[in-house]
Amino acid sequence: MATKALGFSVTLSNLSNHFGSKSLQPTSKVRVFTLRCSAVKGERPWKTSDARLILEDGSIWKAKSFGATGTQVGEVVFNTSLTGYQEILTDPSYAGQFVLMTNPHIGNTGVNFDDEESRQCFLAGLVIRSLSISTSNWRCAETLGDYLAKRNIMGIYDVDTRAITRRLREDGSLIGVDLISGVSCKTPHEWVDKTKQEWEFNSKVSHETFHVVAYDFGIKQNILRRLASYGCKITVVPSTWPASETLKMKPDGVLFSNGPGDPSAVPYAVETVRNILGKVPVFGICMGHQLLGQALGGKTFKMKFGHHGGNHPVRNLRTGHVEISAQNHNYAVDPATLPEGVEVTHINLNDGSCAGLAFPTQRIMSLQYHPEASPGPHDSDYAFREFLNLMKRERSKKSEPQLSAV
Ligand SMILES: NC(=O)CC[C@H](N)C(=O)O
Repeated sequence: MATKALGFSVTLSNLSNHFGSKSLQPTSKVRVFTLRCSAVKGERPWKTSDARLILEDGSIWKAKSFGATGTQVGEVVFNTSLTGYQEILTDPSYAGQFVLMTNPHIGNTGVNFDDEESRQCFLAGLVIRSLSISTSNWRCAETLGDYLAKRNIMGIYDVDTRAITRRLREDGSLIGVDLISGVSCKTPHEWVDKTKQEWEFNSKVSHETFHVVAYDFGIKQNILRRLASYGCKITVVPSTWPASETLKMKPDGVLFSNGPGDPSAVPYAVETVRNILGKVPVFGICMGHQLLGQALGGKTFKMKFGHHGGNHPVRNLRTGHVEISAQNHNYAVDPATLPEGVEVTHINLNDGSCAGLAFPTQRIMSLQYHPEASPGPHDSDYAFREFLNLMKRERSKKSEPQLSAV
């Protein structure tokens, strides 16, 4: 389907490339953006990289184009990370969104083939202030522009990103469709850790191996790397994998991953989580945390402009310590709607929102943010150790001699 807006052709066909046959329908709530690069033959050179970003409020922002060319529609979110643009580009939780980087200078380290967080770029596009005119890094394999062009992802630069960020802070939007099924893997598989030893900062700390089933709602590779580094053997399963099949595998624990979109748009995933809760130790990260919240009977809501960046302060209410965390979410769990016994373990210090939950009697823990970082600080890495301890306690409970009735 196509519609006309402000003289540019706004097409949704590019989005359906990402999400199979499901195309996103523009509604009054959807923020519409188009990126257009005129790559028309014979046009004057200084015109060939012209692009425009058009916001739902009617404002038009001048830009230049890099990466792929064309027209695209989606929601803009701003990300305050200073580094890690490649990991951000390959984070499946950005499916359907334009990421606007508030850090002005992007592209200076190019891209390499070790820092990918998933098999492809699922985001709608990249919006930046200044594109580095040169790349300089010993790991650089390609420029950012070439990388995006090959993956058919549009980028625009020379955009007044500060002004747009201010505007986005006053408003918000999002699309209520299932974005998970388009990014999840299609079949269960064993995770094979290809991380080079030089990047490991906590090598194989456990002498025991724990089997974790990881639900792939759009899982970031670094979640798997961090679990593996704590001694886990991991089976990754698709978002639609039945809870009964997971339980048949007799895992030591189940991880519910991050993922794109609105948790309320994926009731089948909430149902799966509900059928696993209380049966084995579980750990939810971001979307996984939101699905856990709903499965426990709680409600999630859309935040005004979400949290996206590598510098969000979070307080661990159990220890009193403050962590600087990596975040990427637009939705949050409303803790007031959760049943008795569920404990809020972490809060975001920027706005007091719920950043972590635990339900000790049910062996449940979850974080709204990203302990695996990538990009971001490693302050919250201890969460993986806590998950490991949950699984250890469960294993030792099982191996305790049962009192005989004799
Ligand atoms: N990173 C994530 O898992 C994001 C979760 C969810 N899609 C949100 O925007 O809140």
